[in-house]
Amino acid sequence: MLKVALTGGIGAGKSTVAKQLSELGARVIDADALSREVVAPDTEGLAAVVSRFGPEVLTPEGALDRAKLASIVFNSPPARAELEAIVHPRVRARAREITDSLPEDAIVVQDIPLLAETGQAPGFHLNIDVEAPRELRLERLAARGLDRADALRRIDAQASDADRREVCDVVLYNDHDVHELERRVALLWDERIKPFAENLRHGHAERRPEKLQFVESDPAWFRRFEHLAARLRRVMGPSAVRIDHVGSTAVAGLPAKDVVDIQVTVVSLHVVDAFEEALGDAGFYGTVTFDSPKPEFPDIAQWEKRLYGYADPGNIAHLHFRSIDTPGQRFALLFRDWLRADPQARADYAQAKGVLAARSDSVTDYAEAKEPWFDSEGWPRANAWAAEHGWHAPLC
Ligand SMILES: CC(C)(COP(=O)(O)OP(=O)(O)OC[C@H]1O[C@@H](n2cnc3c(N)ncnc32)[C@H](O)[C@@H]1O)[C@@H](O)C(=O)NCCC(=O)NCCS
Ligand SMILES: Nc1ncnc2c1ncn2[C@@H]1O[C@H](COP(=O)(O)OP(=O)(O)OP(=O)(O)O)[C@@H](O)[C@H]1O
Repeated sequence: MLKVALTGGIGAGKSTVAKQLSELGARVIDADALSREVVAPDTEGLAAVVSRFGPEVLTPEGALDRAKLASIVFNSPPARAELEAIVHPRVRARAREITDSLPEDAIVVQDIPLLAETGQAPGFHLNIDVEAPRELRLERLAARGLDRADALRRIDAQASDADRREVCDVVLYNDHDVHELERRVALLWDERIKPFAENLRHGHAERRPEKLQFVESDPAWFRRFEHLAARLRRVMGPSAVRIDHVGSTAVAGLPAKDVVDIQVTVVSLHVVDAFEEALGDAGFYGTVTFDSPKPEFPDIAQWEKRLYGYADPGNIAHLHFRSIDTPGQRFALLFRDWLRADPQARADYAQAKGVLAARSDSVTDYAEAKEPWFDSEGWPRANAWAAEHGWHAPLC
């Protein structure tokens, strides 16, 4: 089951996107609707609200006077926090009940206005942020009958666009007309959401971009790493002793294959096997270890590791599970830190990759392109750097 979260500031267009996704086949769960359901008349949620805020927040008919309660909570952060403490756990419980009742092959989209504020992003396979300029949002809210002062209070009570972007994998800009939004939603559905759901259904992880090519350094790689690390931490907890961004995408300014490399240090590879099912539920699958030779270490036996990928076609990642303090585990960190610290190493590496990208995209060519990394005795030059900087390199 693919679990997608949809968020965005008030008036950005979440409900409009959710409706389009529903028409494309997604099963939508609307947190706003659930937040009304759990405080409906005669619910224990409403009783809890009345117990905290008093009967003056009820209408004569005994329902919640939402406008009255809004005037209290959007003028007092502590009061809002107390209301959220009543409503949010009940909304999440209902969302879990509904999700659990859906077929395993469903694509579930949860419309969660406060995704960033409530730290729920790592619990979803894909997080989408719907964004629109503040003034456009205010115009839309005004057209919907919300007065500007109230809309501004709510906007100020929410996370910023930057906060939402930080936790989301995709940003859907909704700053054109509805037809353009529909086009963008359909593209996202066809290009990413559906293939992602297919991969999950078949237990498949994307191994590499179609064409092996080196692209300019991209800041999105660091955010992609953070998102995957947060999902891994949620699955493995302290069993993932450390989770590091390694490889070329971890070195700012370096061209790299559009594949985020993550090293997950474990006490033993048996730990990985114990988490195999939970990792699969989160979209991480063991993939065959590349059939290509390990060009970096022609004379050194392949160090044991488990290689996993992630099922999201828009976030291709290689997860290298290695046991703590083994040569492979230490070298991945040393190589990254050497490239980060040594401008000449970066220049050599970029030049070699440029040559490779120009010449071919076969992995075997990679071996020659990595020549500059070996000293006369055939040892990776990172060792000399490590010795010079007091790094205990694993290969000495
Ligand atoms: C205060 C209440 C009664 C006002 O009801 P009203 O019908 O006016 O607004 P509604 O619930 O439809 O929310 C409309 C929009 O307001 C914004 N909003 C609602 N609650 C909050 C909040 N706690 N913090 C920031 N923004 C909020 C969201 O963008 C939401 O989409 C209601 O918003 C509420 O119960 N809020 C607390 C529960 C909550 O956090 N809900 C958000 C989804 S779980
Ligand atoms: N691209 C668009 N062009 C014109 N109107 C739009 C567009 N997108 C959304 N709207 C309108 O703007 C208003 C707000 O959109 P919507 O309800 O989807 O936002 P929302 O993020 O769900 O808001 P809330 O946080 O209040 O639930 C709605 O009336 C919607 O029809």
